[in-house]
Amino acid sequence: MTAPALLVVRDLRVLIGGRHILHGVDLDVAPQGVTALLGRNGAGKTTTVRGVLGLVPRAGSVLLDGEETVGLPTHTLVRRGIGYAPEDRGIFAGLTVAENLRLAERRGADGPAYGLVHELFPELKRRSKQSAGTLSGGQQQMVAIGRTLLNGNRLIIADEPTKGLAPKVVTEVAQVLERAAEAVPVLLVEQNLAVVRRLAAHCAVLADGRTAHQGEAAALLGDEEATRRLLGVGRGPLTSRQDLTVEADS
Ligand SMILES: Nc1ncnc2c1ncn2[C@@H]1O[C@H](COP(=O)(O)OP(=O)(O)OP(=O)(O)O)[C@@H](O)[C@H]1O
Repeated sequence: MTAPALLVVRDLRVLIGGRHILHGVDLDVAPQGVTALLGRNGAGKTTTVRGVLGLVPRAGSVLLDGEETVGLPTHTLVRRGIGYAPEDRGIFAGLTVAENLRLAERRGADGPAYGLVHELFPELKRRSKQSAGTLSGGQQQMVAIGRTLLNGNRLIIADEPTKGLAPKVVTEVAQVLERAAEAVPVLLVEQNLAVVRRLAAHCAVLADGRTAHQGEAAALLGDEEATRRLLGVGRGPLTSRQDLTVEADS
């Protein structure tokens, strides 16, 4: 990474219920584009995100644009410009698309950026009166990501946005993230390596609550031995099929 990182995490430690979940996570999020946070199930990715957001007790250092944020409450971090699209999307199924977006509005100098959200996702404008519960998984992710773009955030954190989606929808969501990352840098927790390959320039890999690797995403994914060692996957049939799905319309 040549430009200074937007978010610099050093020696992040999290202790929950007397159990050490994170033992020392280091992570640099690039000031542009997508940085991927990778690791096997239970490696500590979601806890890292929750630690960055102050949703769990944490120690260590988390610099946002050079300013220390450990010790600040979550609402202050949110006001400082971190947008969060959680793993379960956090959509209100009984509300319309427009109402879901309106609930995310924060008072700010420039007002909510509906122009940007509708330019990136015209579908959200077309479907503004549709009940969010009737949207496809991909469209719900548009709402979740759209909400993070409303308030002039400096960083978006998306936690496993493609999890559980059909391959065609994974492609849709990858496109959504690609468009969002043109406007705001994204920290992407992701298990689908085809999505990582398509979107991420940089990555960090966690193992057992620690950073096991940081570097260029393409270099890691191009190294079969390192990919297998760090992520437990190789060039098996599943990965190949996902590659085809995601890259077919790129
Ligand atoms: N609130 C909690 N209380 C106790 N243990 C927890 C808690 N949250 C997470 N853990 C444990 O910490 C470890 C890391 O969990 P985490 O959800 O951060 O991993 P992850 O890399 O996001 O995994 P996945 O890919 O399965 O979502 C797991 O062993 C998990 O069971």
